[in-house]
Amino acid sequence: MPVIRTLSKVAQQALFSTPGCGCQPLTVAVRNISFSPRQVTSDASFHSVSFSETDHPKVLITGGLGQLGVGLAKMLRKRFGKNNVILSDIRKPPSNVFHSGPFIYSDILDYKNLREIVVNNRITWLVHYSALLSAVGEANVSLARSVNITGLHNILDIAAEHGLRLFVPSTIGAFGPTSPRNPTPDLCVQRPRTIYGVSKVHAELMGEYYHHRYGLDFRCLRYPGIISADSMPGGGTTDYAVQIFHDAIKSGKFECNLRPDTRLPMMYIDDCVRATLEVMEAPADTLSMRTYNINAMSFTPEELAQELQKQMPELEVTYDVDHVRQAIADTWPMDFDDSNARNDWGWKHDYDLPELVQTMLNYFGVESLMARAN
Ligand SMILES: NC(=O)C1=CN([C@@H]2O[C@H](COP(=O)(O)OP(=O)(O)OC[C@H]3O[C@@H](n4cnc5c(N)ncnc54)[C@H](O)[C@@H]3O)[C@@H](O)[C@H]2O)C=CC1
Ligand SMILES: CC(=O)[C@H](N)C(=O)O
Repeated sequence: MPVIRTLSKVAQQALFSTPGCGCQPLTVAVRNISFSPRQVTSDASFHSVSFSETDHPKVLITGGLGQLGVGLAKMLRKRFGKNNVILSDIRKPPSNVFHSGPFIYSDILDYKNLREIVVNNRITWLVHYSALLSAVGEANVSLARSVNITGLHNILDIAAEHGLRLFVPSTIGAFGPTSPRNPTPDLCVQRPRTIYGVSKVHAELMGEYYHHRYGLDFRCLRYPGIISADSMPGGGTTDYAVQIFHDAIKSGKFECNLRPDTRLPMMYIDDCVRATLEVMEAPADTLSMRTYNINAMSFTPEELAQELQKQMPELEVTYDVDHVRQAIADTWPMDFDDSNARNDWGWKHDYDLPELVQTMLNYFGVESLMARAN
């Protein structure tokens, strides 16, 4: 009975304590009595591998073959060493990715497989990128629900049980028509209308709950639409801002699936992966929140096209609106207030619209010169 009484006292503290109230952190008490968020078999070993045990974190990236994972792995490997960053996905990696560092098959819906990977590789940081994005999510709600929500539950439990530092990205898509849109602050009404947005609000809330309840070191950034040159987007509403570069270079023509005046927050991938590393490395006492907006710029398709046309005056842009994507974009933030990230842990973007366009064109210029030379 004393154990049960202790447990219920701990639970009461968890429910009623507020940050800064001076109560003893709940996590210590919970870990001391080996209380786990998931019922596991009695032979499972509960041990917390803390970051301080090793010189570098040992990082696992889930969903690593999407638009963002390979870029993040490249930066983390530069910093922590090639073998300390493992990419994982359910797809077959292209040979350049396979040969650039450790790759492992991992389906986030397979809890035991995830646990095995974390234990066998002594993982200390988990970056959870697997997801179905906004447009593909609407086309397959039940798969999106399973990957984005059930998969996240597996990730949270594994991270809590093994004392991992966990990064889960959220998105501008976590806001909806009743949120303030211009600008959108960190804390406001969040009633998204997509399964993607609903699953990301769920991820934010569950991560923060596990942080307060079990001491999980959960960190989350709400990314804007991300623009990259060497990786393709996976089926989102902001994909047009990547596609325009490919089509402009290939054919000099682009047909946009959003209205010309659709304003959305955007960011170049280098800023996105740097922000991710910075928030993961930020001392815990600098984080007044666990979920932050980050931003770099906001533009419309028309403004992006005009910036491109300064260098490619012959580029022709036409519009054929996709009503699903347009309806989604019309409920998303137009501008994103990231002042808390800037104040708390020093977030600062490097790329604005002109620099983004120049960098993308430089990349494709080099690519097409190389293609012509081969
Ligand atoms: N790319 C963007 O503009 C933004 C991305 N984000 C978030 O960043 C994260 C990464 O985004 P992207 O790389 O763009 O996504 P993506 O759609 O390009 O890649 C997602 C990856 O998840 C993998 N995946 C799907 N089901 C899986 C499963 N059962 N187990 C393991 N992996 C599975 C897919 O194979 C794919 O490689 C996502 O969580 C996304 O919500 C947030 C805001 C903006
Ligand atoms: C902004 C995002 O989360 C993503 N690019 C999407 O458009 O779904």
